Amino acid sequence: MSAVPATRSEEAELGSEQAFLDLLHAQVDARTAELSRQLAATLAAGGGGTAQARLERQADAERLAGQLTALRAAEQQLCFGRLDLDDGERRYVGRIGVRGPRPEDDPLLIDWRAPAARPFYTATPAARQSVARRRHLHVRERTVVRVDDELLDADAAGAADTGLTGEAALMSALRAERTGRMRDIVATLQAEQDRIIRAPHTGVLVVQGGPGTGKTVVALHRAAYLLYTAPRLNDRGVLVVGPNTVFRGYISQVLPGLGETSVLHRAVAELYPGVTATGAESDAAAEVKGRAVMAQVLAAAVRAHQAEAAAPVRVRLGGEDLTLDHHWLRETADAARRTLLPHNLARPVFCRAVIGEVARRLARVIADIEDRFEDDLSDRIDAAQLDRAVARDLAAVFGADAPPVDLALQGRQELADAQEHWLAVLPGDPGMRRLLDRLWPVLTPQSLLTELYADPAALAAAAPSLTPAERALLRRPPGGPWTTADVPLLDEAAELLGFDHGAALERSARERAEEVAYAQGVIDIARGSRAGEDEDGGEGARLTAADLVDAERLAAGYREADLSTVAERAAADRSWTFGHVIVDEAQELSAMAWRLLVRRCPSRSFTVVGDVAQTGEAAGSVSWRDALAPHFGDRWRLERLSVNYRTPVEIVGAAAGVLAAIHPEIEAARAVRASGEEPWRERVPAGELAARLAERVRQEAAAVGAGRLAVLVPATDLARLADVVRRAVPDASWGPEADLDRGTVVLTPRQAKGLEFDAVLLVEPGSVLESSARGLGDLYVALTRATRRLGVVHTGEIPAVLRGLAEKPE
Ligand SMILES: Nc1ncnc2c1ncn2[C@@H]1O[C@H](COP(=O)(O)OP(=O)(O)OP(=O)(O)O)[C@@H](O)[C@H]1O
Repeated sequence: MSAVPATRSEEAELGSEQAFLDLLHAQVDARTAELSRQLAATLAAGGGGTAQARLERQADAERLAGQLTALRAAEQQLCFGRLDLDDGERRYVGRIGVRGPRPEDDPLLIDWRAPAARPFYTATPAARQSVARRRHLHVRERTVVRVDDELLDADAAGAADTGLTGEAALMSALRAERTGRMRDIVATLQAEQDRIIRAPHTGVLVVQGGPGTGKTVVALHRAAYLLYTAPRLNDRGVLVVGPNTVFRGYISQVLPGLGETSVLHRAVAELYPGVTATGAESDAAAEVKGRAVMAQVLAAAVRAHQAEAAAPVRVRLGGEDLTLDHHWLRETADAARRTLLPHNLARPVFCRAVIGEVARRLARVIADIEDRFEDDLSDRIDAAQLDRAVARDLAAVFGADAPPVDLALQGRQELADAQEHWLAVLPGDPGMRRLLDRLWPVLTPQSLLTELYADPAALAAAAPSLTPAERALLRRPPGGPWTTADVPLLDEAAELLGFDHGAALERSARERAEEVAYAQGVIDIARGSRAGEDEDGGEGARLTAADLVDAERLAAGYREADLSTVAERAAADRSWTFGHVIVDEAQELSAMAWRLLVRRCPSRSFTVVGDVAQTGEAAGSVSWRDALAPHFGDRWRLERLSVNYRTPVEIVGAAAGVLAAIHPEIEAARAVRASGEEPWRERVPAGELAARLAERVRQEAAAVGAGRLAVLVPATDLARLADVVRRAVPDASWGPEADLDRGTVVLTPRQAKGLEFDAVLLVEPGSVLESSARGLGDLYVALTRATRRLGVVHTGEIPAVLRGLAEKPE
């Protein structure tokens, strides 16, 4: 491939591309105005008409709001590429498809996901796919500022092939300063990435790749591609799971930027609606909680609440002392379990059986009393004489049809009536309720886990396969915050227990609050749409949702036309099942977390991305086969990414020793560029660490300018070192909710997982290494976060794996 001098003057090229871009924006603006008018009219129609009409309006409003969102998202970099084909055809590629002014016109702009756009990413001099020229348009706001051309001609075929598509545009994207937020890469996707993005959505696709190979960004573009090509996925949505909330914030703008709203981003800690896990715990405890055996432990813990009486149960009901046989209770519990219903839903089955038994017993008691009474009477009255008297009376009334005198039958009827009476009364009887709550209590996932963690005897009974030391790791007094490793256990428990009323109530409260907020959002969309309309705008341009209806009226319309996105609906609903799930940093997931995710997508349509060399969590895995086999068998496909776009060769070299120590057989991804800046290490006396670190932080912060600096420190020293950094750079942010918009952040290597910065200062690598069994993985993550500069500050001996790092020059 060769960079070409423009055939016409560059100015003329820019001029003609500008004219085309203006035409595109005019089309998009007109469409936006039209859609907002339609949306306003639909919502203004309110909730009247038949149920069918309301449903149709709801579907219309949802569709229009979605289209408006996509149009607004395409505002930046609407068009970024052009293909000139051998036959003279010219194809423009952009973020969305744009039609010509008349229906019969060819499309003006092709959506990057359409098959016709594919050669833009995959044509090479060796396999041109009829492409003569590929052009990248660099656009700022609505202005074309530069074009980069590649000719895929015979000369180019002979030149050294870098294997990169649109190299100039790619390098300029990679050199750009980091902003603290991941950006989309539609303009510079590479062929190996494109292949993964366009892979069919069914089944499990695993993408293994070293740091910076674009796994995350590719997975997100794949979500956008799947939603475009399989629109029915929009109904169920796509779940994107990442390792922590900082990471979620880091990637959260990519898909909305691509116009996709049917995507829910969640950290593992947030996957159980209604709970945000903020608690910390040891790696060892998290590892035990993540083991697959915990599913059996929880099942046993639930079972322990199902009439597991070891002795007969005595109870006073209906004024009587009753004894319920424990064998009978167990059999009754077995029968309730045989329904295969979860605990809370099987409870009524059990309760009905117990109430029935108690009612029978109480009725029997009455019958017994009556029997005794009759026996008593019979001592004093002649029964035969009584029968004859009754028969005479009956014959006087019924004549020949008189029923026989049958006192036994009369007794059975009384028994049935008494039983009926008790069946009606007992369910409301406080004593009965107490008994049932004792024998088969209603449980919430939270109550089950809290009790299990707090009660050593219950834990020992439920988890006989764990050692006493492992069980001790799970011990916790009630009341503390939930941890990330608790989340899959809460979810498993919810599955065993059945419908979770708490979450449902919370959901409806949240939804009510969101209605007004959403309606306001619709108005904002409509208002925003006016920004691009022509100055002299006609009737259509002036008529928007905001003009027609106010927020409250829209809220009423919204209540009718549920416009919440699929993602919002899915977020509050544990039982929601997604059309596709993307798991990032998947090597960190425990077996229990995998179980949770499979429940969220029973069709097992997954994209799993990660790097088994970066595993930090003790519960994580170092082999895809081991991690996936229990959930997917061997029904998964592996793809690899081999080019490192983030870290320059210098930093790849610095991390090579660590990678070799983790996985000698894994080859480091090939870096596409050099930064010209050598990574360094500096040993400082322990007493001078604070002063020297502050000095280095100031220097690096100055070196990155408007870019981003991360100071990565051992978890054990986070607070103290964050303090040191904040003395040097007062607005530096730190902690689990660190604000990536700030120029400097202080994080642990685990918190930095998946993120990237212009420069990284790693402090005390020895402690990072020692503080966990997976310390090498943490160290590797820390070393591979920087796009330009890396420095290591340490007080003790440098770990052997880092000896190759050069000493900082004076
Ligand atoms: N084709 C591309 N064009 C432009 N930038 C790219 C391209 N591919 C990857 N990048 C950039 O490279 C960086 C690394 O990508 P990403 O974070 O997805 O890598 P990763 O493989 O997930 O890394 P890690 O395993 O370290 O989390 C990002 O800034 C991303 O935008």
